[in-house]
Amino acid sequence: MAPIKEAVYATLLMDDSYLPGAMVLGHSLKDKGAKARLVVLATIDNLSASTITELRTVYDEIIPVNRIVNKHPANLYLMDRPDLISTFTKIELWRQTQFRQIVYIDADMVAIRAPNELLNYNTNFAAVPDIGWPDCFNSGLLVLRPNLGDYYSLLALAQRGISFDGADQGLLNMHFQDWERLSFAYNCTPSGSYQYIPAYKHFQSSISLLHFIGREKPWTIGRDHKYASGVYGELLGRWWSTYDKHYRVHASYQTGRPRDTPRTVPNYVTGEKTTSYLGYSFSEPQPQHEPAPWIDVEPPPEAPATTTEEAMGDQPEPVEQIDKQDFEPTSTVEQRRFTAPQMEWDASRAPPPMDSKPEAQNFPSQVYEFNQDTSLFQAPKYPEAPRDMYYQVPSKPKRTEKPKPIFPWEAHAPKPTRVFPEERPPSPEPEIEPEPEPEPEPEAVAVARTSSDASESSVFTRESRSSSNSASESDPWNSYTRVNAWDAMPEIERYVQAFVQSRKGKVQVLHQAGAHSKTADQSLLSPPVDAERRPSMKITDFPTEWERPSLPVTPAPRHPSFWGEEGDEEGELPAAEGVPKQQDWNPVQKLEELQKRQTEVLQTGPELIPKEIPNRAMPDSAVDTTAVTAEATAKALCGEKARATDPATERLSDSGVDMANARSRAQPKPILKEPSFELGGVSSEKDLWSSKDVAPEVLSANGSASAWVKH
Ligand SMILES: O=c1ccn([C@@H]2O[C@H](COP(=O)(O)OP(=O)(O)O[C@H]3O[C@H](CO)[C@@H](O)[C@H](O)[C@H]3O)[C@@H](O)[C@H]2O)c(=O)[nH]1
Ligand SMILES: [Mn+2]
Repeated sequence: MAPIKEAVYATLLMDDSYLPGAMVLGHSLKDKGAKARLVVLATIDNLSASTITELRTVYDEIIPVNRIVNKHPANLYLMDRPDLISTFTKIELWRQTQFRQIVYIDADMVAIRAPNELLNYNTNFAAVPDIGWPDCFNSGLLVLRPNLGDYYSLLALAQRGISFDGADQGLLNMHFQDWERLSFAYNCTPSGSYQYIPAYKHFQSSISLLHFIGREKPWTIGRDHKYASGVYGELLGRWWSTYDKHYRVHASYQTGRPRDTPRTVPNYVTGEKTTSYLGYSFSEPQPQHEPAPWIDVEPPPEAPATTTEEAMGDQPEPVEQIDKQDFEPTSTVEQRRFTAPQMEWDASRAPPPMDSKPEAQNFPSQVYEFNQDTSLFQAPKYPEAPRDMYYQVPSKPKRTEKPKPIFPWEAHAPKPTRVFPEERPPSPEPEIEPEPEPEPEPEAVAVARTSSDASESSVFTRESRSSSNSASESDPWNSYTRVNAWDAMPEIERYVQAFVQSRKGKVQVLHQAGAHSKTADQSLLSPPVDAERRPSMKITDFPTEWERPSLPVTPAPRHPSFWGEEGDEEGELPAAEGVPKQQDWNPVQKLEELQKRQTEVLQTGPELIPKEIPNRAMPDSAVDTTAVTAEATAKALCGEKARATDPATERLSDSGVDMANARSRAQPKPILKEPSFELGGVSSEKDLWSSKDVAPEVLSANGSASAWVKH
């Protein structure tokens, strides 16, 4: 009993340019679970050794066949396929009688699923209708039973060139007129102009094999083609997904192939080229028809051998040699291997493969569980505070030593008599409020000032009042003596007077000592020319209201904004012409002189005619207009009385100022630049301005008047 012959899948390869198609087909069949061996009829005389080596990686058997060339190729040019001049070689299938059945598949086809049912399909010959003429079958997929009868019949037709298309399909259709029709799904032949898209949508899930008929093949048009969208582009993506799975960058690593396996397939794919680095193969985009300079894409010289095995053994491997010599450095340490993510399919061209795994399947997941501990939370023990973190507060050193004496009188200083009373004892009786003190009368002040005893009270402690008021004696505020211990020491007094004397003349104030002292005035700190004024060093012995300065006899500092000038804010005012220096000025003498002359003026009567102030511009030169303005003010305010002062003022200008001349140059300035030194008509003006008739703003507008009139 003869052994049962096997059924196989078979394809045809007649030159290297179809190698990518043959490899993608073989991989797709195996990837989809082909249940038969893969064989390839190869015209090895026309194939490179690398191609044959490549074929062996996926095909189980390489069957060398003789090329059968159509010697009457005229019809080939009818369909513009002179490249198919050798497709008569396909009739070699019927000579492979070692196989029970052959499922032949063109090298430009890709399996979506493996048509294993066709391996045992009981038929003499079966095929799929051709899309161009469906009464004919397409010779891309054939189910046949090899037999020498058909073989020689077909060979005879071939030798005579009998084919309506000049190729195998025309020949076979002429021989197998009673062919068994198979489903279009076994040999789906789309094209760029495919129009029956609804049918494709409906039947696409049943497609077993795609057939890229025509001159253009997936590997010749490359990845960047014009069919990016549409059904044809979608089906092209199926081919590319298989190709990428096995031949794109690092694909060799994932398929577990040896590192030194020559990868020649991308060399025949448009836009791809192969380089090798560190033993890995890379598929990189490459300009069309421009192979890498170091890779000889031309097939090597034909081997004389007639068998496949011999040919493979002797063929040189140019690509592999270049890889090893030029691109594989010697590594001293083990290199970390990088594995690029595997691309199952080209998402920009096709949907994911039907058997692809879900996305995010490999996403890491972490599951957290609730804490099952039922005990109460115990806070961790708080660390104790450090114990040695303190320091001794330094005690304030007590000063027991008496400071060394500085002044000579400290050696024999008397014991202090001041008493600092303790807390005030609570009084059962309500305190009698002291009467509000009346304004100090001149007499009282005079009495106070006449006291030369330092132990006596000052102007603020009125002995007459305190003695009559018994309630105030118990009041420590009233009984408190505002006297210093050194007040009675003549050495201190002399000491102070020594430097007070030196300041004499710099500070002078007018002193009007009340009604009985109109004729003589004195400085507060001047020597005691007046017996009523004692030189006191008591700090509590403040000057009385009468003693306070009321009229400065030295020029007041000029206020910058007053003049609106710049650059002259500091320094003394320029000395006025005709004004005597302060050192030469004796106010007492001048006042006495004024007193005398005023009496003369008043005696002359109001017969004098008032003179008008000429309204003329005054030159910038410092001219003392005080007298003039004072005169004008006096006229305006006092009428006849003031007019009477006019000649007297003129006569009083003993400083050399010609009053008439100054008046003629005078300008009616409302504000004077300096206080007046010419105190014409002091008594009369003082009396007048004290009256209620004078408006205060008028007075304040006149510097002379406001400067010395205080009350
Ligand atoms: O240079 C070549 C040319 C062809 N083939 C093989 O021959 C087959 C047929 O050529 P192909 O380019 O596939 O032809 P198609 O474009 O498919 O043209 C149609 O016309 C051809 C000639 O009649 C038939 O063989 C095809 O089955 C049919 O589909 C290929 O698949 C290969 O297996 C080669 O190996 N090398
Ligand atoms: Mn084909």
